[in-house]
Amino acid sequence: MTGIRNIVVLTGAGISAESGIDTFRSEGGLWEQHRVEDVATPEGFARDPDLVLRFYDMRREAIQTKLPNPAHQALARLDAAWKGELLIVTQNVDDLHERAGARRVLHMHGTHLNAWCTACDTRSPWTGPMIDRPPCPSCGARALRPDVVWFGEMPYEMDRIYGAIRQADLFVSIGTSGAVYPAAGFVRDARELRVRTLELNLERSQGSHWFHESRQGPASRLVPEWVN
Ligand SMILES: CC(C)NC(=O)[C@H](Cc1c[nH]c2ccccc12)NC(=O)[C@H](CCCC/N=C(/NCCC(=O)O)S[C@H]1O[C@H](COP(=O)(O)OP(=O)(O)OC[C@H]2O[C@@H](n3cnc4c(N)ncnc43)[C@H](O)[C@@H]2O)[C@@H](O)[C@H]1O)NC(=O)OCc1ccccc1
Repeated sequence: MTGIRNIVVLTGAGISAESGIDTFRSEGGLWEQHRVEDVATPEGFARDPDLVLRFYDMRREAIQTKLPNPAHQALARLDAAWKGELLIVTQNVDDLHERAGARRVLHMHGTHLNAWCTACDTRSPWTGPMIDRPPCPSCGARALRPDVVWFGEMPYEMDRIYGAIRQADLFVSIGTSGAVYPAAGFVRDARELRVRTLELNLERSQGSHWFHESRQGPASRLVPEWVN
C-alpha cells in the first residue's frame, strides 16, 4: 500500500456472514423473512412496536453468540498497526469489529448493544430484550427503542464520514451489495475526489462498476490477503 496514508473502509453484512449472522438480501436473508417497512421504519414501529422489538430482540440475542472471523481480525490488525488515518465505517449493528479488537470503528446505522430512550433521548448499553418494556436506566420511562437507524432516518456521523473520505487516499468496500444509500454512494463520492477505490465482495455488487478494482471471494480470505 505504497503512497497510501489515509484509508476509509466501508463494511456491510457480508463481512459478518461467515460468523453466522444473516445478511439481508441473500437467499433466506433477513429481508426474506420480514418486510423492511414493517420492522425497519419508524412507521412500522408506531404501527406494531411488539413486532419490531421482537425482531431486534431476536437479532440482539443471536449476535451475542457469534464470534469475529478472519476478516474482522485482519481489519483489527490493520487498525493496530496503521500509522496513517484509518476509519472503519460499518453499516452493521453487530459488535464483531470491536470484539476482534478494532478501535477506529464508526457505526453509521447504529448498534444492537444500545437502548435509546425516546422519552429522555439517552442511549444506554443494552444486551437484554426490550419486548417487556423495561424502564430506561436514566429516566425510568418505559419508552426504549433499538439504537439503530431505520429507513427514512438520518444515518449517524455523516459529517465525520464525508470528512474522512475527503482526506482518504484509499476507499475499500467489503461485503456490501450497494443497495442502501447514502452508504452506496460513498464510492462515487470517493471517485469524484480522485481517491483510489477497491471492492472485496463475494460477488459483484450494484456499485462494482464504480470501483478501480473489484475482487470476488469470501471476506475471510480476501481481507487478510489485502491486509498482509
Ligand atoms: C432500499 C434503498 C433503495 N433505500 C434507501 O437507501 C433509503 C432511502 C434512500 C435515501 N437516499 C436514496 C437514494 C436513492 C434511493 C433511495 C434512497 N435510505 C435510507 O432511508 C437511509 C437510512 C438507511 C439505513 C437503514 N438501516 C439499516 N440497518 C439498520 C437497521 C437494521 O440493521 O435492522 S440498512 C441495512 O441494510 C443494508 C444491507 O446491505 P448490506 O449490508 O450490503 O447487506 P446485503 O445483504 O444487501 O448484501 C450483502 C453483500 O455481502 C456479500 N457477501 C455475502 N457473504 C459474503 C462473504 N462471506 N464474504 C464477502 N461478501 C459476502 C453479498 O454478495 C452481498 O453483496 C445495510 O445498510 C444495513 O445496515 N436514510 C436516509 O437516506 O436518510 C436521509 C439522508 C439522505 C442523505 C444523506 C443523509 C440522510
